[in-house]
Amino acid sequence: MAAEGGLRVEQRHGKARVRVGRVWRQGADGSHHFVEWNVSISLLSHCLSSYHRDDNSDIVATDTMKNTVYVKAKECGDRLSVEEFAILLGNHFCSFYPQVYTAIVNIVEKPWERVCIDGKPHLHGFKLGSENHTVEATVQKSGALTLTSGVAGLALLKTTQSGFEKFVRDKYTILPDTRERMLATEVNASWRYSYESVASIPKKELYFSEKFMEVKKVLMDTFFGPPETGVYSPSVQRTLYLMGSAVLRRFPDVASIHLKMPNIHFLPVNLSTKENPSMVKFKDDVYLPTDEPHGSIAATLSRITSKM
Ligand SMILES: O=c1[nH]c(=O)c2[nH]c(=O)[nH]c2[nH]1
Repeated sequence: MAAEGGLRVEQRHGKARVRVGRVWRQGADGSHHFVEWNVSISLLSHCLSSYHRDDNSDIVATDTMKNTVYVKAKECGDRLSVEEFAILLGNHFCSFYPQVYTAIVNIVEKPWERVCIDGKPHLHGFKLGSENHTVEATVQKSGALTLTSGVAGLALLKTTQSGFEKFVRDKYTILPDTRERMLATEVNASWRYSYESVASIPKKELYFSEKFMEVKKVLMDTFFGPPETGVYSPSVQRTLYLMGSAVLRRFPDVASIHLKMPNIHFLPVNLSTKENPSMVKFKDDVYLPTDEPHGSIAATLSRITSKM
């Protein structure tokens, strides 16, 4: 931030949506590994002269940032998590350029999954799954780090064990109480890790890739409950809270979690005519799926730490 001519300037620049695919052909059994990343970089740097004057001498070109993504992907000879790649890039920009003091790196990893053919994992065949793995790494020149991972577009649905009752009822309310409805949502979750410096992140290979799978499992296990019985959801709010608190309970290195869970409605279908007053009479069987409008429910959960 700086003031010149009475104007405060807060600025950043970067390259958005740099798409890169990386294959590692190193499996002892001949297996290949593949990731596809969509990288966005934003640099906070001392380059105010480019705003104040026609002087670009301090600008790291966004085209250079794009090239760096490909060079660094090439240099990563061993598989690494999307989190590690984001931190590696952030670290590079902060340490390579004197004028860069903060690098914010966002990456979306596409869910390419190894296929199984005749029950056997294919050595080099992949199919696209549904939910993305996201990361935001903010790296400071000092080595300070903020690391947030997430899952985007995790669509979940259960056909029972959901209700909504005893809410505010006034002259505008028509929604009946129910203990039997469909529950569908598209979870967008992001969780912040407690690691506060680049040096303090776990050295274990693919640590964050494993964590991503585990967090996703805890979210889904809590949403659905046991396979035979399920678990009753009295509201999206309650289910969201239980999902978030299960993650915080299970993973000590997750400091907070943000969950966005739209309530995607499946409306009961009732059709009637004068001649046929119960052409389709709803008996928890025929629904109208709709995504507009939908309920929007979101919360951030973190531990209350007592300061004694
Ligand atoms: O789980 C729900 N939470 C709400 O806040 C809400 N509002 C609504 O109309 N239906 C529901 N369902």
